[in-house]
Amino acid sequence: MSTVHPMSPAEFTGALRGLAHRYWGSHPFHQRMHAGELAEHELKLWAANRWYYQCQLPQKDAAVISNCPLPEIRRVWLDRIIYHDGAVEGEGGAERWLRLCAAVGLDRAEVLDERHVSPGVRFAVDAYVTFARTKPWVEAVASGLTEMFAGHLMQQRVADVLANYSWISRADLAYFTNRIDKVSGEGKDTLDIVVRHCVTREQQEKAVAALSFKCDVLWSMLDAVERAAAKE
Ligand SMILES: O=C(O)c1cc(C(=O)O)c2c(n1)C(=O)C(=O)c1cc(C(=O)O)[nH]c1-2
Repeated sequence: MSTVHPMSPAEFTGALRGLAHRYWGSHPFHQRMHAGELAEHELKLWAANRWYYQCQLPQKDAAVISNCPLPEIRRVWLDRIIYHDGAVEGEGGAERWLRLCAAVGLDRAEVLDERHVSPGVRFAVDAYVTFARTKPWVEAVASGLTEMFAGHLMQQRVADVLANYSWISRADLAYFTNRIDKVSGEGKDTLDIVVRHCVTREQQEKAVAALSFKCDVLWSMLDAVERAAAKE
């Protein structure tokens, strides 16, 4: 048993937010994307690789639900699965991601068969899903708190992509425009859940470590995409 006092909610929130500098917003690949410096083949590789993240998210969220004994958490978390998978075929976040893939010049088949997915991206995304399957549910929820940092980045991404890549339209970016609203509400709700359910110092530190792990997952994905793009 730790004898260290728990952090106050404000201190704990501060410790989580303090990881912002490790977020993938400052990764060189994202910076080049925002500056309009990516070549067509680099945008394609990025979209095809990130598909693997997008399509694994519902299984990650299902793992959170399967590990969670609390109906009030399961009920809200279920929303995320439906958000990505859609209530019916042809709707949802995954479909909107495929639209962006088409806009950057990828056939649907070459996205779905994952031929462009780099080993490093697969390894990182699989580690995230395994984390959610094997850790206590609140740690898996905390790992999703990168979304606290995502709203501003996605807004900037929409503006910068529209300004710099003439073949991509606002409608092609529906994935992000739709997600921006969702993420601001979800980010706050998720933070509330984590603060409410991590009450000992040990639980709080595990939550900070989970968010740190997730920053590494995202960063490693872009490292792998950057490396693959440099080889082409
Ligand atoms: O475009 C982005 O920068 C970005 C970042 C993140 C994130 O920080 O994990 C997510 C998303 N987008 C996103 O669209 C999304 O659905 C999502 C789900 C999760 C998660 O961990 O459950 N992160 C993210």
